[in-house]
Amino acid sequence: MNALASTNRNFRHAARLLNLDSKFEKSLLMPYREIKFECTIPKDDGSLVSYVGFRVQHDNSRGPMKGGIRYHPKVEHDEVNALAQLMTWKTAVVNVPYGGAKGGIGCSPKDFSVSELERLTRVFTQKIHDVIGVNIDVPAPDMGTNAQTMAWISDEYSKFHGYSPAIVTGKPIELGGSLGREAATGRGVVFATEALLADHGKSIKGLTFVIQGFGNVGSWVARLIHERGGKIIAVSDVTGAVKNPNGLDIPALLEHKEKSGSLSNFDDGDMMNADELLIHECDVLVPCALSGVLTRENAGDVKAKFIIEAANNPTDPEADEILSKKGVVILPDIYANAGGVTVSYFELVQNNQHIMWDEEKVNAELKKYMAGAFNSIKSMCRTHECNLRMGAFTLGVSRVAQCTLLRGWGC
Ligand SMILES: NC(=O)C1=CN([C@@H]2O[C@H](COP(=O)(O)OP(=O)(O)OC[C@H]3O[C@@H](n4cnc5c(N)ncnc54)[C@H](OP(=O)(O)O)[C@@H]3O)[C@@H](O)[C@H]2O)C=CC1
Ligand SMILES: O=C(O)CCC(=O)C(=O)O
Repeated sequence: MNALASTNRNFRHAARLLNLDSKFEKSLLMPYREIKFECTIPKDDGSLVSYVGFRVQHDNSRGPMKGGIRYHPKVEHDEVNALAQLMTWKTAVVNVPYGGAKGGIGCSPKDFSVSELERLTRVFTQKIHDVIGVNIDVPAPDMGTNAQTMAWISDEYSKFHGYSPAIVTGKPIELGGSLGREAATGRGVVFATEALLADHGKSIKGLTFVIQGFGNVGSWVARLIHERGGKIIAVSDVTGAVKNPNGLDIPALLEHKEKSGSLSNFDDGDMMNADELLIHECDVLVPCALSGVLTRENAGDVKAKFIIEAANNPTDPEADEILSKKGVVILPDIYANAGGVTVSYFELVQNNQHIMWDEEKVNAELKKYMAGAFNSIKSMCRTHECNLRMGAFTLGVSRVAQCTLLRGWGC
């Protein structure tokens, strides 16, 4: 299902549970502002290439808008709109004082040299610099971007507006980034998993895990689950999947990926069909890559008992229904992967105060936010007699609705 249709459907279900007025519902759904623009750069050989860029600012009733920048061939209007909307509910679920936005460029970053990526990022920033700002909209990394991308955005933005490190989060530590931000999404996923498993009388140690995606989020999830005694029996990236029924040696796999750029030819595992990874026998499945990977076609064959949505929007609503009927427990994205934006908020707190927290403090605060949000979601589940996804959506939507009503309509 189209990403926006899927996100809208979840929102509307939550709005019904909350008895929201239909006109109010429509206004909450509509983005605050969307921009679409062309980004043209000369390649290193002098030839010109053009791509489409987007920034969608969904809602700012709870604070400045916040959300990542994605460089990926599948970046298009509906996908970015869906991701921006998810950011609005996500920041509200973890109760950080920000709204929701998302942006990106429909391109394949692996096709560029470093200097081409820098030029593209600078052109992108030139197109959005007058609609972002520390009190308006603060970008961060997402798929295909990283701390270096944030450094270029900050530098380009500073040419127009003066030195402004807090215009982005997830930036390098040397430029005001926060310790722990790089690992934060993965660490938050693991804190969320621990909270869910504890609620079911279980713990990570001894359970089997399958992870789709081995980039920033997937690799940190793998490392931290491995450290806690979880057995990771299969992992994939864009080049394929590797399995070992006795548990993959994650530190060795991280080193192999770092050196070779892929999971292929790893000595201590067998390659497997990447499509079969999602239906591989395991206790816990953790999608950490693209949206819409669990569909009505494969949901019936999923064997996992728990799905932790580290990726944004990995489960189509039809798949959600099939999986729920099978008794699979799904921890929704707007909670499970909220550790990244939570530590982005900590980064801004540190930037505002011109201080730097140590990593222990960052991680301890993150754990508190993730635990608090889990309890609030469970309480919404009890009130509305709903599953965890609707518990998270009703929590996020009700907090945004309350702030919107308190602020009034400005007319
Ligand atoms: N970074 C963050 O702070 C946050 C990220 N997220 C979400 O987490 C997900 C991953 O983001 P992030 O880790 O930052 O992105 P990265 O770009 O760092 O990593 C993406 C990973 O997905 C892999 N991948 C891409 N396509 C496929 C595919 N078809 N099958 C299997 N693997 C694939 C890539 O493979 P390869 O390594 O070969 O390129 C890579 O390992 C996204 O949904 C993102 O929105 C959510 C919250 C915050
Ligand atoms: O850290 C942030 O501001 C946003 C991270 C993000 O894009 C996400 O949570 O999907």
